[in-house]
Amino acid sequence: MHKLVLIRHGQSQWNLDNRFSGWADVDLTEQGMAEAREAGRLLREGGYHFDVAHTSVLKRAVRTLWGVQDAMDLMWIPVLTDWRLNERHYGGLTGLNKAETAAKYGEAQVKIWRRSYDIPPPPLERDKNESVHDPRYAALDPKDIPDTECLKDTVARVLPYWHEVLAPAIKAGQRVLVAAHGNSLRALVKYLDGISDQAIVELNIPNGVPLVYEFDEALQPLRHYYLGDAEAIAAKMAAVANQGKAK
Ligand SMILES: O=C(O)[C@@H](CO)OP(=O)(O)O
Repeated sequence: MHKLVLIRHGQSQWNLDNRFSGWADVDLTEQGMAEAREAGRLLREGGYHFDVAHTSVLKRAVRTLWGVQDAMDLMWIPVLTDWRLNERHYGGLTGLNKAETAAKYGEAQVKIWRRSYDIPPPPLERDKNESVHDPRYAALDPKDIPDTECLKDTVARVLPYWHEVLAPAIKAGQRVLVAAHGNSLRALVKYLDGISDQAIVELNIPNGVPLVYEFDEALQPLRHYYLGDAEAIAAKMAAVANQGKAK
């Protein structure tokens, strides 16, 4: 049996401020760092070990990984960073307050922008898209740098990373940890669990909680579960869903 552990970053400053983040490189709050260390503690106590870790090029995921590695005394393992694990690009909504956006456009519209499979938020104007000039994306053809993404677009970049990098490593027996984002993980989970385009709308991934996948030898998922207190995790998931309420 193979295992994979996924973790969404801990609370970021813009999670706390309830702002759309996407590719904005927002850092963790103190709470976010504590969540990362607590996740590492749970993994260590659960007897987990990793041979390699993968994360995005955004510091809230990288720093979450560092917190987990530190708590597990695994700072020495190889870490690969890749933009394909980035959060979904939030287009013209980036930086806006989610509750204010819901008050302005309606909660139903905000839910479509946040959770629908194939309807992207309005695009960021090209000349305002700082990622185009950001050295961390220099290897990318500028036309491949998105101005917005729906979940379907995110799936289209996360799945090649799964098929080309993660799945072969897991099949080869490596114990893999992935620290990423709410929507890049929704993209991967949608594929792994065969979740329909309709059902994925209701899936919310909590901050800073390890999500364990168990696979058979052919890498078919057998089961998955979060580590930690089930009630606290359910409350965290509900809090994510409620971020889109007008209040
Ligand atoms: O703002 C974002 O980039 C994401 C994750 O924090 O938010 P949402 O849950 O609204 O997709």
